[in-house]
Amino acid sequence: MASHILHLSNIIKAYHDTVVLDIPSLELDYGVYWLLGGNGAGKTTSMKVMAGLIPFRGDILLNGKVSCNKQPVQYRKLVNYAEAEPLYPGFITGSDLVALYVKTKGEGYTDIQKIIDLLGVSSFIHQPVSSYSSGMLKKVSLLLAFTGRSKVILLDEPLITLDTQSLPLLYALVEEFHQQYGVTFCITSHQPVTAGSIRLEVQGKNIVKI
Ligand SMILES: Nc1ncnc2c1ncn2[C@@H]1O[C@H](COP(=O)(O)OP(=O)(O)OP(=O)(O)O)[C@@H](O)[C@H]1O
Repeated sequence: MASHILHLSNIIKAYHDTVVLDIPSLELDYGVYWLLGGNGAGKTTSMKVMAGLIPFRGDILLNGKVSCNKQPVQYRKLVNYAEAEPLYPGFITGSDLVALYVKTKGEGYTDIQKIIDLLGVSSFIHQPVSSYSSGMLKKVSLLLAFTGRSKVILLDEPLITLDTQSLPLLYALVEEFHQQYGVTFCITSHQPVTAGSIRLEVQGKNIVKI
């Protein structure tokens, strides 16, 4: 039987003494998932846990073999994450960030310049990020999530701050990476999502398929 792309087991995430996530088991197979939930429900925390960026109890297995807790470097190379509200040192440029990610993540599925052009980032990528608007910053962080050859891309609130022209471009990129390169996506949103997508919801402290 094929392994799940992500299998979360016995996840407990607490901030100080307050448990915010308690996920006994969640299996994500190849797909494009939308994670829904109200303010403070735990979407960002779930994304950071799935990205292997914050400590938690339990474990996540990628493709049935790469453990988030036991092989964190290998795991993080295969799971990319774009933050809801990205923060970078102000003096660094978008090009510096792309160079760093390309060096760290290795060869991508597609030429990164194509994605830079598609998202309309070329005109400001050489400027320091302190000069970016929040939408420009968002585009750069989304661009970085498409570097390397990850199996999973997690996008936290990609729709906020993006202009309306950019939304179909992002959807097309998600579709291309999913269909052509076999990438599984988990995307958080407060907005109603497109028909046919797989929906997850934070209910209580658990994540369930709805
Ligand atoms: N660093 C932190 N320290 C303490 N508590 C935190 C921290 N980050 C998040 N929380 C708490 O964890 C809970 C879940 O927060 P989280 O940011 O994951 O929610 P969210 O669903 O992404 O919310 P929103 O839709 O408003 O962005 C909230 O009660 C929040 O107060």
